[in-house]
Amino acid sequence: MEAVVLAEDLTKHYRVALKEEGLLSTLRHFLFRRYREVRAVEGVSFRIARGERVGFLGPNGAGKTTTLKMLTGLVHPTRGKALVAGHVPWRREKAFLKKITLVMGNKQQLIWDLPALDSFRLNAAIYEIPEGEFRRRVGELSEMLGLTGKLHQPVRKLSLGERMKAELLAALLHRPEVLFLDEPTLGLDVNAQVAVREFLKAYNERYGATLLLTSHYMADISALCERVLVIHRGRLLYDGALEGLLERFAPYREVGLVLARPLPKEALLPFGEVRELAGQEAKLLVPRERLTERVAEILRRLPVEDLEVREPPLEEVIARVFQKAEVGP
Ligand SMILES: Nc1ncnc2c1ncn2[C@@H]1O[C@H](COP(=O)(O)OP(=O)(O)OP(=O)(O)O)[C@@H](O)[C@H]1O
Repeated sequence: MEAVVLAEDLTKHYRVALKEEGLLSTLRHFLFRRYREVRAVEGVSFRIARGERVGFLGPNGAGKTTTLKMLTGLVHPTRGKALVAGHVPWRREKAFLKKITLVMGNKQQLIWDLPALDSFRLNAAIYEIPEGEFRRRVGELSEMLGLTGKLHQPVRKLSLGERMKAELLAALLHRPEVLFLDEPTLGLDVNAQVAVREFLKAYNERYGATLLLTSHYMADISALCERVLVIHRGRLLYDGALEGLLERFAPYREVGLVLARPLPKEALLPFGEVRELAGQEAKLLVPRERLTERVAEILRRLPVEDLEVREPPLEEVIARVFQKAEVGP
C-alpha cells in the first residue's frame, strides 16, 4: 500500500502565556512571563493510502485542526515526522502546495463582492493553470457541483450552500491529490450537506484523490468514510473501520417496536434496556450477541405490530468512546 499521508509521532505543544489580572501582575507578567503548555497533539501516527476517504473524529479541542495544519504545513510540529504526497509539509514547497488543498468550513477564500469566477481566476494564476484547462475544469466542477450559472454573480448573493460549493471549486481548481477538509459542511442545511458529501465522493472516485475530513455531522462520516481516526486530548484512540468502531464501542443494537396497544415499562424490561416508551412506540437496547433470541422472544410474547432493528446512532457511539477515554481503558 502506497502511503500518500504519513504521520509518525506527530506532536504539537503550544506555549500559552499565563496572564493574571491587575496592574502589579501585569508588570510581573511583563518581567517574569509564565507559560502553560497545551499539548494539542501528542505522538500521533497513521498512514493513509492513495484514494482513501478517512474520517477524523474527536470532540472540540481534541487536536484535529492542529493535525490538519501540520499536515498542510501551516504549523511546525514540536516533534515527529510527516510526509504528504512525498513532501515534508512544513517546507511548503511549491510542488507540495500544488498537490494538496485545505478547506475549512469556517474560513472563506472567495472575495465577497466579486463573482466567484474572478476569485477562481486568481487561483488559476497562482497555480499556473493555462486558460483552456481553467475553463475546462471550471465547467466540469461546476457541473458536478450543480453551480452552473451561479458563478457570475457576487459571492455575497449566493446561498450558504452555493458559497460552500464555490469554495470547494476554488480549492480544487489546481486538481490536488490530497484533500484536507475541516468541517466542510458546517452550518449547511440538510440538502446542501448531502450535495457536498455526494460531490466529495464523486470527486474521490473520478480523480482517485485522497480525503481526510472532520465533521460534526456523523451522517457525513458514515456516508463517506469506511475508515476513521479518533483523536481525544491530542492522542489517537482508534484507527480502523467505522464498522469496527461500532462493534467495539456499541456492543448493542436498537430495537424499535410498534405495539398493538400501550404496555407498561415493566412488560418490556425482560427484553432489553428500555430507551424510550411513548404510547404504542418503544425503543429497546439489546446486546448484539443476544439479538436473535431476544427478537424471537419479543415476537412470541408481546403484541407487536412492527419491529425494526437498527444500529445505534453514531453520535451516541462516539460519545461513549470519549466517555470511556475519560475514565481510562
Ligand atoms: N495557536 C494556538 N495557541 C495555543 N493553543 C492552541 C492554538 N491552536 C489550538 N490550540 C489548543 O490546542 C488544542 C487543540 O485544538 P484544535 O483546534 O486542534 O482542536 P480541534 O480538534 O480541531 O477542535 P474543534 O473541533 O473545536 O475545532 C485546544 O486545546 C486548543 O485550545
